[in-house]
Amino acid sequence: MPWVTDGLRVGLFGGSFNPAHGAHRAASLIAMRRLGLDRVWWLVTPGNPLKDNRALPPLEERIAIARRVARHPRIDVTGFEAALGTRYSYETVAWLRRRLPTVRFVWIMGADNLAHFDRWQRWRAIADLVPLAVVDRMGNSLAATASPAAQALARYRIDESDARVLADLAPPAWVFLHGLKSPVSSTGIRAARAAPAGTNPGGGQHTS
Ligand SMILES: Nc1ncnc2c1ncn2[C@@H]1O[C@H](COP(=O)(O)OP(=O)(O)OP(=O)(O)O)[C@@H](O)[C@H]1O
Ligand SMILES: O=C(O)c1ccc[n+]([C@@H]2O[C@H](COP(=O)([O-])O)[C@@H](O)[C@H]2O)c1
Repeated sequence: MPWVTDGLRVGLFGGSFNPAHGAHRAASLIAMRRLGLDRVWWLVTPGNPLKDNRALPPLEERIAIARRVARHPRIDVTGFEAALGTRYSYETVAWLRRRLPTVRFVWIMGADNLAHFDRWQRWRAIADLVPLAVVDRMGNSLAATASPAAQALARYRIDESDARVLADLAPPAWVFLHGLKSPVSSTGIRAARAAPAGTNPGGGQHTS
């Protein structure tokens, strides 16, 4: 586990990172800046429970690429969920809260994940354990804010202008952060790699 200190504000950014890309980095930096986080931990999952992981590259390979993409002194890339023996975010967050009770954790996710958050194991319990920051994503804003989870948690949403206090709030609390809207995806990158030379199915790298 990365190095931590009492009172630190840490963003938890779970993902398949298959592969990591510039929008992961851009979303992390937006959350870091707007929420006043000290660090962001990329939690490279052993396998998203809702995805078909048969073609997922080995954890160590995804971590190595993620470290090259993250290249930031305040982003830590870790695969510790595998060591913990879980792929469920509730268990990860509950374990971290027990183990590091003085750290102020925030769970960061892209808007596509909020759209399906109600399918995660114990999603309401996750929202009860840790504040959530949702980073806007091209094509996902409406599906996210109209989703069952967003509706169920609507009264706990705070204004974006108050994002800086999110890490200090007792959960449930969440914020929707506008301003990225990147179209970059791992799916697009994998498709671009698989496409015959001369064709362009999308993907690519986020440049900011
Ligand atoms: N372009 C983006 N804008 C905002 N958030 C993003 C973006 N791409 C990924 N994320 C978020 O990063 C986290 C990890 O995502 P993941 O590793 O699955 O990347 P992905 O590009 O969504 O992959 P895939 O296309 O394979 O589903 C998720 O919370 C996801 O919502
Ligand atoms: O806990 C769950 O039920 C759950 C269901 C779907 C996704 N997640 C987590 O959400 C994060 C984003 O996953 P992904 O594949 O969209 O990058 C990653 O940490 C997953 O383990 C977790």
